[in-house]
Amino acid sequence: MTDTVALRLEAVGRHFKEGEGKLTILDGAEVEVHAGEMIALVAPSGAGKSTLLHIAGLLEKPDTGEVYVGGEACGSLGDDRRTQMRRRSIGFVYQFHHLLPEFSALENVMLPQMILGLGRVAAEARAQELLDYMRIGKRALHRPAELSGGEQQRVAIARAVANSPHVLLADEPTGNLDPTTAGYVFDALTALVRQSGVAALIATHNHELAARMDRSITIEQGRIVPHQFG
Ligand SMILES: Nc1ncnc2c1ncn2[C@@H]1O[C@H](COP(=O)(O)OP(=O)(O)OP(=O)(O)O)[C@@H](O)[C@H]1O
Repeated sequence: MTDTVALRLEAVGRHFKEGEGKLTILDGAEVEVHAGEMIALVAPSGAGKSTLLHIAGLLEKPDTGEVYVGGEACGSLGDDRRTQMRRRSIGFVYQFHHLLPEFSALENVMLPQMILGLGRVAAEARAQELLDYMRIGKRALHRPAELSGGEQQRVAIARAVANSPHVLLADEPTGNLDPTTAGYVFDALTALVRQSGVAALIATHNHELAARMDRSITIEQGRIVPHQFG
């Protein structure tokens, strides 16, 4: 971990309409994730984990507050610049892999790089390197349906970091896996975060995995507070 703050949410507020009134999900939420750091986001269902990750990932705008990615304030960015920033600087992993079924594992990891303009040969070399690192290099030419759940998720993680993002956001990345497989996938994810220096914010209900991260946070009355286990 370094002192570089890769992701910062400052005084973030998010409200939704609820009948005549409003439902406050985030209210002055503050988060800082440093390069190479892993933070667990642990909170009950409906507390606002996905909302927080969507805002951090520039998929949704907060009603108030600011999001900084790699030190850059994102609130006033136009749509094109925002999309570019998301593609270049943010990687996402979801509970379900969301790999493109008609492409091989290798192609799935190549695509985000080629969208940013990298040539096929360089994208393929990088994709193979990442799949090797995730210990799935030998399955590179298989399509997602030919891979196990743990393998699919390792490909999804490789894809998420293919463009060397500042920030990795994961929403229940092991939620669909049995405990042993979840442990293996989490080990691979941890190694990749440490090696790449990406800043990782990981929503999980798995307290065992959360306890292995650098720290755990939760959402209480719209604010971010340290999560106490037990
Ligand atoms: N677009 C929306 N419009 C209205 N309400 C919303 C919207 N998005 C989320 N909510 C509400 O905000 C609350 C937080 O939702 P969110 O999906 O962030 O929770 P979560 O902590 O990720 O839950 P889970 O663990 O079940 O996925 C929920 O009550 C949800 O119904």
